[in-house]
Amino acid sequence: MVEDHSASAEVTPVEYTTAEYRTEHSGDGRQDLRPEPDAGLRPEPEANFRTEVPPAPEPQPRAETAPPAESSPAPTPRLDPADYLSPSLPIPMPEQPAPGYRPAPPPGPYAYRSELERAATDLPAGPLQPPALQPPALQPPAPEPPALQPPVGTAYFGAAPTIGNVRYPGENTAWGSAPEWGTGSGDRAVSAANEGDGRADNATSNQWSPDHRPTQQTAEQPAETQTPGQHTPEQHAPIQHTPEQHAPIQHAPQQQSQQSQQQAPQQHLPQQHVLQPAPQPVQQPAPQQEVAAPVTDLGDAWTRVLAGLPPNQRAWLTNSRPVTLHESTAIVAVPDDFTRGQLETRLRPDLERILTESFGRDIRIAVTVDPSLDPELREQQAAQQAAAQQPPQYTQQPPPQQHHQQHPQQPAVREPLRTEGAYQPTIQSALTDPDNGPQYNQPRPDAAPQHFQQPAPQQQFGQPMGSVAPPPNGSPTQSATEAQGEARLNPKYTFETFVIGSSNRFAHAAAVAVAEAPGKAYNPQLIYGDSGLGKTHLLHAIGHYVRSLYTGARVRYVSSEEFTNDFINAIRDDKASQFQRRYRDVDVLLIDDIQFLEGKIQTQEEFFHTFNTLHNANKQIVISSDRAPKRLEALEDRLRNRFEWGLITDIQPPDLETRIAILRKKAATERLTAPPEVLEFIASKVQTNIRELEGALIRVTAFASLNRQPVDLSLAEIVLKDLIPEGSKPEVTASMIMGQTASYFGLSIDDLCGSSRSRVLVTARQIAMYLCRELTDLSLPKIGQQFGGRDHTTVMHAERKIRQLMSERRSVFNQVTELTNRIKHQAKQQ
Ligand SMILES: Nc1ncnc2c1ncn2[C@@H]1O[C@H](COP(=O)(O)OP(=O)(O)OP(=O)(O)O)[C@@H](O)[C@H]1O
Repeated sequence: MVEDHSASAEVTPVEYTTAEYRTEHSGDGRQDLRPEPDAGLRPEPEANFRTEVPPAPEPQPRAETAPPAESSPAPTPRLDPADYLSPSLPIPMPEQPAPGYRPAPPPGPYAYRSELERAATDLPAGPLQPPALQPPALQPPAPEPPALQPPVGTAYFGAAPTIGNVRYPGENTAWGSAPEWGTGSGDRAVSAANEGDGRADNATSNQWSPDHRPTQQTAEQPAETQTPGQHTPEQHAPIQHTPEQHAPIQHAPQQQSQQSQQQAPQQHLPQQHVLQPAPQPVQQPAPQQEVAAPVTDLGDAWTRVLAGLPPNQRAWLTNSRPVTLHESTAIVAVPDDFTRGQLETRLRPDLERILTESFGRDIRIAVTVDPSLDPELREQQAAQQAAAQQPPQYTQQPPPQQHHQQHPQQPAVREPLRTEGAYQPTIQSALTDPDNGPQYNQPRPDAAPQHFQQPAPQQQFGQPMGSVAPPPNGSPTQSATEAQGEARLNPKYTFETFVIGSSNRFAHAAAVAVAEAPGKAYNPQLIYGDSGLGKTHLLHAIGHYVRSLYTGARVRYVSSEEFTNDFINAIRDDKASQFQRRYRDVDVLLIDDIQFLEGKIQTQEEFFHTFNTLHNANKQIVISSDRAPKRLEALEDRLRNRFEWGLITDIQPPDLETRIAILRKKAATERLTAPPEVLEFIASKVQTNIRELEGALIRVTAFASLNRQPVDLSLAEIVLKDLIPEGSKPEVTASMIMGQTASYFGLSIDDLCGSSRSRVLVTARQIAMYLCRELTDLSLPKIGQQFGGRDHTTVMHAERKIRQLMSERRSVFNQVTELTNRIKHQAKQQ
């Protein structure tokens, strides 16, 4: 029940219970994506709202350059550009795969998938093992793209062209073969993008290379300046979106754009904002030097590097080490993010110059973080190993901190230190961290100076758990973090932390494509699926990725509830123009849970105009919903029609392998120690909601931490014994949770909803909010509303706080466990 207290006259609330939601979702959502038989009867978009149809990119000669693989059921018919522009015409798709379908491995020597994807799709039944490192497979690029495979997720296209290349422009750029729509190869290419990381040594690593960079051109690097021997995109992929093809985004010289950004007055209409790819660091001209004989070994070359650098620069390399040379990329490991930043910015020109001279050919560096190179950490680990040989003395040791630990004690999965969200590694230490999934270019301090025209955000996401201390003031990392706050993006939700499986493969690939060509590839993009399956995660990831690729890109994430509240407040305070600026002066608008607009006529009207303004200006809109647009019955037809202009993708519940992979990722990110059999057990118990899946892992590890016990299967069984098998899951409501919590603490519901901040009350309120988050499908704003109209950030804080307290204080853990049992028991009775 959505309560719009402040303007009930403006907004008609809509009843939408979880029970209804579940009933509606009992069918196969995919069938909704088939073309409507009466598609031709749909009203055409009004001319005054879409006066100018964005030019469709030239249809790519798919059939000529990408002959369908033998397994393809039939060649994809070619469409006229005019076809793409028809708002209701679905693009023909290969036949839907049978349930359980998995894409075939790509042909040729390339293994596009990352370790993590393999974990997600090819996991053996036995205990999980880290993948063995293989020697590099140095093979020439495959002349043909991977075979076309249909997606598991479903989609149809309106005005959108084909999915283009998933490319990785900028420094450390990588790109792979184009994801033919439905092949899920977006993430193959993503994997390829990672191949410049430590896994270049791995047999799967052969795609990432600076040689593959020319797909993305910057002002400093025009197309004509390709060096001989570089693989052009044409050699690899038949379907491409070159920057030139995407007319709306202009690659203007950076200086000019920055000037115009500074001088442009604030307008109600979107400004002609020019997105620029993040610039490459300017190469210093090589000083004249005596040319030594070329070397063949990276170690020898590294010696020359050390000798050739001035002492102040050499100091940065004290604890670094050359890892491997893969084609023309030298991978260097450093102990921490800060050093990596130095290497990638200040030192890069000199390093690459000396390496290039040493090898007698162009060499680029890719930097990976290996915390084990940190001498302090090494000492610490040595001390721990010595201590580990002593019998455990649980009663005398402080409880291990499962969260917030910079250097975990005997971590189950090693995780490089990183400043989450602000500046993720471009190349991760996959050699030492095989659990990492696809890597993405993240904001680079040198490459993406942040320019913001948005007013300061009213609310920001809190810092994630496990953040490392920020570097000194004014550092690039810090400014990136601030910038991130402006965009209101959760730093944890990146493509890097998103696990790809058959259930979300297509949605992920489309999201990557949209982020790489905002406003061009698919506009709008709509992602739908049940609660807790990763829609919000993908929206944030798009935002992060756009910001890392395009200098000064204005990205705004908003939930539909916040949009509604903002709108109501704007009317109340007579600040309509400010409201419009906030949502129309952006390059990418990410709007979550659009179903909350159902029944809210005036807000829908406002969103309709926001949508049109952005769409007409070729600004990207990404929408998430819990249902296919067709099933958003209480949404105006004209809005639903517009959602169908672009690309619609769905996310299905993850299969067992994906759930295990998600748990592994989560354990690594949060530095939680859990053996594979425990992860498998949890994954088998929680099947449909990833939020619950993560909650179960946290509960098990917190319990072990409090009892100073190792995390093992028997412990997991005890902790999760109350998890009810799927299918018979009773409905838990917020009022049930609030009632039980109030009576447990001897309080009233009014107390929970009131403003008193006495200690007991605050804890009880936070526990109730935490349980609402864990046991119901309610969104953050919705939970906030239940507790006296509190803000969603209050709920976020409560959730984080209780998770932390559960691992630190037995009393809190017991309270939460006891309450959970009571609530579930009550739910079973009803
Ligand atoms: N594929 C995935 N890989 C890793 N984590 C995931 C994945 N999918 C979901 N998650 C995690 O599950 C949690 C819930 O995801 P998210 O909030 O994006 O779901 P949602 O579909 O938006 O749910 P709701 O509709 O209730 O808002 C988040 O912590 C998210 O990071």
